Amino acid sequence: MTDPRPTAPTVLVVMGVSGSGKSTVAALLAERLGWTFADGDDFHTPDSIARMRDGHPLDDAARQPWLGRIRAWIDARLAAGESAVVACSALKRAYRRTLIGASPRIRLVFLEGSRELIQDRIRARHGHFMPATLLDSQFAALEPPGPDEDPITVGIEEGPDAIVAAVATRLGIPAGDICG
Ligand SMILES: Nc1ncnc2c1ncn2[C@@H]1O[C@H](COP(=O)(O)OP(=O)(O)OP(=O)(O)O)[C@@H](O)[C@H]1O
Ligand SMILES: O=C(O)[C@H](O)[C@@H](O)[C@H](O)[C@H](O)CO
Repeated sequence: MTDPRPTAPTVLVVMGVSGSGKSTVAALLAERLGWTFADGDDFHTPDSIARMRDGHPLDDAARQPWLGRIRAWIDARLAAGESAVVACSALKRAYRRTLIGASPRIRLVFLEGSRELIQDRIRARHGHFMPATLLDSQFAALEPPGPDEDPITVGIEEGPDAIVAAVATRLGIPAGDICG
């Protein structure tokens, strides 16, 4: 029987607004699949982190070099023949062009949830630089991926395990093949 699991190196970009669960889900996906993980938050400059901590959203000019650094990381993984998962808000279509371009090896996972649910989760989260007050700006900037971007869209109402299982199924990876 043919194994439907991706055979060539694949990179998943886990996108969504702040608090949608990107870091949590991307890290768990990487662990379960045995793929390399990176958090887009770690590619920000100290200035950008300070700006968000102070309650100011980043603009396109501040985000563009950040997206370029993440894309360089993705390209290095693929060049090394590694599969990987990266958490990155990737809110606008133009940002996703920088991150993904036309590469068939890079796939989007979109974590979709209501403002109310995400606000509750951010308020319950501690020790993170991103304030809940920036959530409105995140939703205002969000351009949900269109069908042409072939996203794997998953609702975030259930826990991380269920989300990871749903993504694996969409990738054609049998449940028994992900270590739980
Ligand atoms: N599916 C889930 N069910 C319940 N709680 C979750 C789920 N996913 C994430 N959380 C919790 O919600 C909070 C936000 O998750 P997380 O930090 O992963 O989001 P994020 O999208 O990476 O945020 P940011 O972009 O601000 O870094 C965390 O406290 C996390 O433990
Ligand atoms: O695109 C942006 O507005 C920001 O960079 C944020 O989304 C952060 O990266 C992060 O997701 C918040 O913790």
